[in-house]
Amino acid sequence: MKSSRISGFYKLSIEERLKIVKEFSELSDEEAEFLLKGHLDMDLADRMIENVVGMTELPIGIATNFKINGKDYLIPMAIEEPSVVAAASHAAKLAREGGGFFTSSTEPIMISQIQVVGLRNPHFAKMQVLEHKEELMRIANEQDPVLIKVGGGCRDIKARVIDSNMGPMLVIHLHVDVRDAMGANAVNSMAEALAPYIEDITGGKVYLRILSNLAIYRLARARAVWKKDVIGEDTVKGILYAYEFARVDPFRAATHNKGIMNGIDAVLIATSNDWRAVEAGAHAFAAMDGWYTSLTHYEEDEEGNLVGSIELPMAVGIIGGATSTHPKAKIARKILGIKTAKEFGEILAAVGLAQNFAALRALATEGIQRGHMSLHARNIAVMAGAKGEEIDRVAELLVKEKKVRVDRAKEILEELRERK
Ligand SMILES: CC(C)(COP(=O)([O-])OP(=O)([O-])OC[C@H]1O[C@@H](n2cnc3c(N)ncnc32)[C@H](O)[C@@H]1OP(=O)([O-])[O-])[C@@H](O)C(=O)NCCC(=O)NCCSC(=O)C[C@@](C)(O)CC(=O)[O-]
Ligand SMILES: NC(=O)C1=CN([C@@H]2O[C@H](COP(=O)(O)OP(=O)(O)OC[C@H]3O[C@@H](n4cnc5c(N)ncnc54)[C@H](OP(=O)(O)O)[C@@H]3O)[C@@H](O)[C@H]2O)C=CC1
Repeated sequence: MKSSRISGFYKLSIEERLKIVKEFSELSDEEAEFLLKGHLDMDLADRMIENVVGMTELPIGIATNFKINGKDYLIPMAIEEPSVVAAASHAAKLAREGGGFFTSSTEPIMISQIQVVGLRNPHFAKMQVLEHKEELMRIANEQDPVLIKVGGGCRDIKARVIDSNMGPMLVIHLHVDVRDAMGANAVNSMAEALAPYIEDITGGKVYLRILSNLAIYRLARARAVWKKDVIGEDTVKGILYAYEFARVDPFRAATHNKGIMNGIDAVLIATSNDWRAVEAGAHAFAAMDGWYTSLTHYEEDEEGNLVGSIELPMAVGIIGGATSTHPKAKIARKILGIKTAKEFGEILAAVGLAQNFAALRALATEGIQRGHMSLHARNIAVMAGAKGEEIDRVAELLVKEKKVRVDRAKEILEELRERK
């Protein structure tokens, strides 16, 4: 079996790393070459969004060491922030001693909302809608024969009456199994198609017909054990304090959850998924109990090991949107070796948990600056004007002096150049 536990991956050259990834994920010569040197075709880009005038770039790094449900994964991450890829790899390495990550998820059910207003008797109208449930589901399913063919479709219809400053509203929820798509287009089409029928049934006026990003029926979960003997008793205690801080204080929870999304977003961007949709779902879910709190949980088991878990909405696709059009997204998916959106969502949950663990470990022990700033030092060196080999040399000296600042980087650069 292939192992993603690759010690010192970061010390290799780009070409050496790519060779390992190519072999691990069975990329073709063309795919490997495209990953290294290719870019999105301008004509394709011009059709992806509007008013295109150019392209932006992000580096794609590979997080190593991930074992999820007994299988090894290499994780492609596209991100501008240093230390995220290193941190994920670090957490995954430490989790392997506890067996790696174990995951599960719900079926891929998305919610689409239909807002009905102008109802004199909204509760009565709700009953009328629910009486027509079978017929409405049939009409919804007629909108997307392909989705039905692959096993998806509208599974249920619910209705709620909510009060508002504009009067009571009847809000109808379509629960749609979107299989391997993120599902926005499918569920929005269904909601739009049902709107006139709902107006007929209720006598009300439909305004919005759109999915909810609070995808509470499409959850991904992950758990892992970090052994006390591997991370140390003090670290276990420190992380428990860090977790409790995030659990009870929204100011801390926002940063804690940002750390989780560092990892999840990076994988979403590498695979051209809608990261705003997942972000919105994650943060809304974090506030589901009436206050904003941590998306992860940490506890201590009977042996004193740290056990961590995460559960969050995961509206992601391996088909549809830009996931199927962006050539690098396709390669990123091949690197992951995923076959379903469900498996993909579970990997994302594991990455989120790993990312959070890594940050908490650093925060609760040595502080974030050593690991993060030592990697960020390379950016500071570039900001100071360093080029080529100068970048690593300047960064190394900044870290050694513990002065990761642009002014000092400029001085060091001048000294180095004078010495030449
Ligand atoms: C940065 C590390 C990993 C160094 O940590 P270290 O202890 O110096 O690492 P190590 O030398 O013991 O290496 C351990 C493993 O880490 C990986 N690793 C180690 N170095 C590298 C590298 N250069 N490039 C790639 N991978 C690296 C690699 O997998 C390595 O295994 P090995 O290959 O040696 O068998 C550690 O300090 C760390 O995890 N820090 C946390 C960094 C972090 O969380 N960054 C996120 C950005 S900060 C932020 O935005 C979020 C935050 C913090 O605010 C969230 C919150 O508040 O909760
Ligand atoms: N609030 C939000 O988050 C919103 C997001 N969006 C955007 O919507 C896009 C995603 O929409 P999405 O509906 O996922 O994409 P697509 O409509 O591009 O693709 C989904 C479609 O692919 C077809 N399909 C083929 N095989 C499968 C399979 N195995 N599983 C599921 N579907 C399959 C289905 O039918 P068929 O071929 O008949 O289409 C399905 O409807 C993203 O770009 C997102 O940014 C849009 C609006 C709002």
